[in-house]
Amino acid sequence: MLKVENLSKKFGEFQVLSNININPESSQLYGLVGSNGCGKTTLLKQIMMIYKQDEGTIYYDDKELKENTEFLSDFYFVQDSLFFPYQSTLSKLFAYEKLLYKNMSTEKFDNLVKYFNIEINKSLNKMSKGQKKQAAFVLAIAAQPKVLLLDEIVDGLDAVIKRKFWDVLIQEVMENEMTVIISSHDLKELDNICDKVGIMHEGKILKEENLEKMKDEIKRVQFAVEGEFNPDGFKEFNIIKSVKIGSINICTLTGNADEFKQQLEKEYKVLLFDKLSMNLEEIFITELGGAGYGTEKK
Ligand SMILES: Nc1ncnc2c1ncn2[C@@H]1O[C@H](COP(=O)(O)OP(=O)(O)OP(=O)(O)O)[C@@H](O)[C@H]1O
Repeated sequence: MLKVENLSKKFGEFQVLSNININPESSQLYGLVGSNGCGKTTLLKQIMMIYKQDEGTIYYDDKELKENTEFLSDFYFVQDSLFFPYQSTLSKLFAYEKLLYKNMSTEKFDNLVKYFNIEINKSLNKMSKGQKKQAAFVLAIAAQPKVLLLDEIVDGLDAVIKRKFWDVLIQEVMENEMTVIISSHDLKELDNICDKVGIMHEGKILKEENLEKMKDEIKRVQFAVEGEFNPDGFKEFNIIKSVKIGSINICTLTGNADEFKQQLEKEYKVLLFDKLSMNLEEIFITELGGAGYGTEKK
């Protein structure tokens, strides 16, 4: 199991990562989401030990990765920016990576090449962005790593390929007990797929939680009451945001929504009350709004 504890990193004087703690689990998909430039790629590169670590510890199977770098042979990283050697093709790259990764499977590679319909003898540098991503993904899955880090891999894939991609990934995670961290801005895609999510902003993890639990914790209620609703009397329910659209009040809160309704009924004549479910994108916007992101006035 992979565990990142109190990880910090500076580029010169710039503090890019501050006290990062994440706990991705095996047989699970971990979504790493965050604002632009918050440090997602740097964190993934740090896990791969591409950068020198400043502070903190990365554990794999309870052992410090820095002291046991042989574990990295079970890790596979697909970078956001893909650069391939001059005139390389998928078939040449596969032959090369077969020497590097002890579990690289020819059978899996052949099946995936057929499934994604990739030309294995075409120059990778002449492929489109989406085709390059598919080629990189095929190699990653064929390598059968224990830890798979995917940096913005679905960005640039069309809807049909995305569906194929998720089908393959989910099956591999379940069958091979892989730990997968996937960073993406495509929150709608991650919403249906991830077990756990880490939300990052300005080099920090704002929240890390099982996605279903995250959805249970932040709720949105909409209601109409006779008279003007005053949130001041409802502080115990920790209202993060309260807006009124026409006669409907919409509150985002972390307190208990059923108890909120009971309290509301004590103080007002309630004309309408609904609990709304939050999706990952709404949770993300709420969390980042709480951190002051996107709230600047024009
Ligand atoms: N090698 C480097 N030297 C100095 N600063 C860097 C370096 N790499 C990244 N940065 C800076 O670190 C910050 C985090 O960058 P990073 O690429 O990790 O963010 P990200 O979350 O992946 O961003 P995005 O979602 O926009 O792709 C940015 O401010 C970036 O400019």
